[in-house]
Amino acid sequence: MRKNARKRKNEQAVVREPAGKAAKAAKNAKAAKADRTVRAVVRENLAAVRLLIGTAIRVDRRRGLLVLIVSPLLNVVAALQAIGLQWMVDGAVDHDRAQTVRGALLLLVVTVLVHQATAVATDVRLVLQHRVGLEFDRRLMNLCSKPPHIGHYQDPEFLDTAEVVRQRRGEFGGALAAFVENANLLARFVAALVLLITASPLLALLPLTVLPLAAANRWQARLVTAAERAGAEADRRRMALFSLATDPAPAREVRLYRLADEIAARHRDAFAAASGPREAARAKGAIAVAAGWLLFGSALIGGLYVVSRSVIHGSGSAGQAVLVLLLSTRLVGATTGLGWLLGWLRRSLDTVALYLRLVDYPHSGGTHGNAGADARGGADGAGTMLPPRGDLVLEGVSFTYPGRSAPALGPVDLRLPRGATVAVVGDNGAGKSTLVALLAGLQPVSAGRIAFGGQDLSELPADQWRARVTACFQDFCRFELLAREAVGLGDLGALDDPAAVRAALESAGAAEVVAGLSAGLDTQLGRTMPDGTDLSAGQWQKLALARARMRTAPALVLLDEPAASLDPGSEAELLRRYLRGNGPASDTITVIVSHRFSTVRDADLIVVLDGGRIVEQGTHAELFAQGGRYADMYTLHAAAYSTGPVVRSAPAEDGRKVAPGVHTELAVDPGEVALHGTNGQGEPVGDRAVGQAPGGQ
Ligand SMILES: Nc1ncnc2c1ncn2[C@@H]1O[C@H](COP(=O)(O)OP(=O)(O)OP(=O)(O)O)[C@@H](O)[C@H]1O
Repeated sequence: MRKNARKRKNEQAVVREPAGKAAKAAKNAKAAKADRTVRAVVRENLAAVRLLIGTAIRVDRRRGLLVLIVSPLLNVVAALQAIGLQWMVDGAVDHDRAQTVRGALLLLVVTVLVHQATAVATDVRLVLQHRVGLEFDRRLMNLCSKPPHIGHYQDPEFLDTAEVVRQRRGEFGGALAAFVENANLLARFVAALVLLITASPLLALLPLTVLPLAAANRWQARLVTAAERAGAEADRRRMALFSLATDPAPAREVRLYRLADEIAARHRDAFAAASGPREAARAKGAIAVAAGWLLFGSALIGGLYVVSRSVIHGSGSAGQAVLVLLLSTRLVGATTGLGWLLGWLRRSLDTVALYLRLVDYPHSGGTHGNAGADARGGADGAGTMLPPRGDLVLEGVSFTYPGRSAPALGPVDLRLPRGATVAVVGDNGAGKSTLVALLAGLQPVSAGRIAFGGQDLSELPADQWRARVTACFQDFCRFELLAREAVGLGDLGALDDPAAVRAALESAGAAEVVAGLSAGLDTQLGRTMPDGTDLSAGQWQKLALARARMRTAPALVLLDEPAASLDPGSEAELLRRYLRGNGPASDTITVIVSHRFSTVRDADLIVVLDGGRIVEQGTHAELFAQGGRYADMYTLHAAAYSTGPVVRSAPAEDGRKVAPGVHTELAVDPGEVALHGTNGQGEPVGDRAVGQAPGGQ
């Protein structure tokens, strides 16, 4: 029995020993991690302070130095008031007039100086604070808009951090104020403490009791920041819902579908999801902070009691007793102030640290918001020149969005010949817009390479390629500016050249849009602007097309659903300009993404995408003859536009496949049907060619 018990005990020990070692190792790892975390936090805070101070001095050197140095100094000088008072009281008690006058003078000079100089320093600080805030605004704008690629807008991690920073955007100027005010109070605290220590060295131990308080504050800040980051997605949802309820664009559907209550409810839920954990974190941290305060407060009051007692009952003078009382009041005031201000500083430094995280984000270029000034698409392209013309070649190109496992596009091999018009077709989500973004150099390829005239685009500064590209995107921008600016932006160099703007409008078929505006090119556009004129969706799109015409000899024109908002006449005009020899310079490659087969059939090359892969490519005739994916889509499209019962009347003469039930004539040229409609029997109305505008223009 006993033997068995001993054996069991030994076995347990054997089992326990590794477990003990593992626990120790885990403990060590945890300690190391905590140490790393503490070091990381300290590093982060120091970097934030450095950035704040550096920014203040960079935006306004004189004011920066005044606020950062003179302001805390004044708080040190203010402690001399207590000495002046001590001299006065001792002089009065000892009937020493000279001592009394010296004390009174010191008190007077210090009080006037501190009062006046503090008023000036506060004004200066307010101006500086404003400038620092503007500087961070500018940097944030650069940080988001200057990186060569737009990948950061697709990464939820970047978006979450950016959301928190955007929400706290107004706090950057305040961060400087928080830093200065804390430095002021700290200076006041230290000055009072040093003078008190001369009265009682025991008080030298007081700063030690601040440490638990500081740790508690830091812990609370970490909890709150973590909760804020966790709630950032819900916050983004909340902001999007707010925009949905307040923006003019969704106003019609919000009313039609009576969405107001639903949006408000979701907004409430999103707020609760974001703020609940934040409040909980704050409350949890507050308990630790309160305990820290209790400890520090007890030490402070206990220390002051000991000092006062020894001065009053000991050998101290009446003046010394006054000094101790006055300094004690300052010390307690500074401590209470610090308690409040430290929270402000802590949050401000967190905000600056978050901003620094955005700066360090891989897509940002890491140059404090000046990213992109010399941003490169890939390797250093200094000295490399883009050939004037050439084919655009994609070799094994693929692209995967952040957070996705499967590529949205690719691998793709494709040659876009110089001067060709290339149509890209495919179902929703096939990868067409992704291809457009890659061709525009807005996204770096995940694999493979894109070369123009044999030059790998990733080896060039992104701007060099983009200066040769022009585009009308699917979600084109409605620039709420003067009409001439909204178009002229397409070539900043020609922004103030009305002749260039008019030429672009003319060549995009958008001249009549501006002709109809009250002040022509000088009309303010957009309903959110005072006296702004709003345009129809099609008119906005025409201006976007005109913008894409500002660059007169681009290497590549990208048109992603350029006719989505256009009427048939305008669409036909667009085709005439881009597909029928009236487009940009003859060496220009034009890529048109469209679901409208009337738009694509005249392209030199048609590329069919499916699930991110090229499944077919060729001319309309070739692809139609193949009877594959393109032929299917084309015939479906034609059938969709046919209003009557469509009957296949005869087999196609050239033996092409025709979908059952589709009239041969539609299969031959449904573009005409799409543009002009049918007469109810499946017959196209009128005999105009596709490129003709209504009314035979
Ligand atoms: N920002 C993004 N983040 C993650 N996935 C994305 C993002 N944008 C697009 N995708 C995905 O990539 C795929 C291709 O999208 P893309 O916009 O290129 O398609 P498309 O062919 O242009 O579609 P459509 O005809 O509807 O405009 C889709 O599956 C889409 O869900």
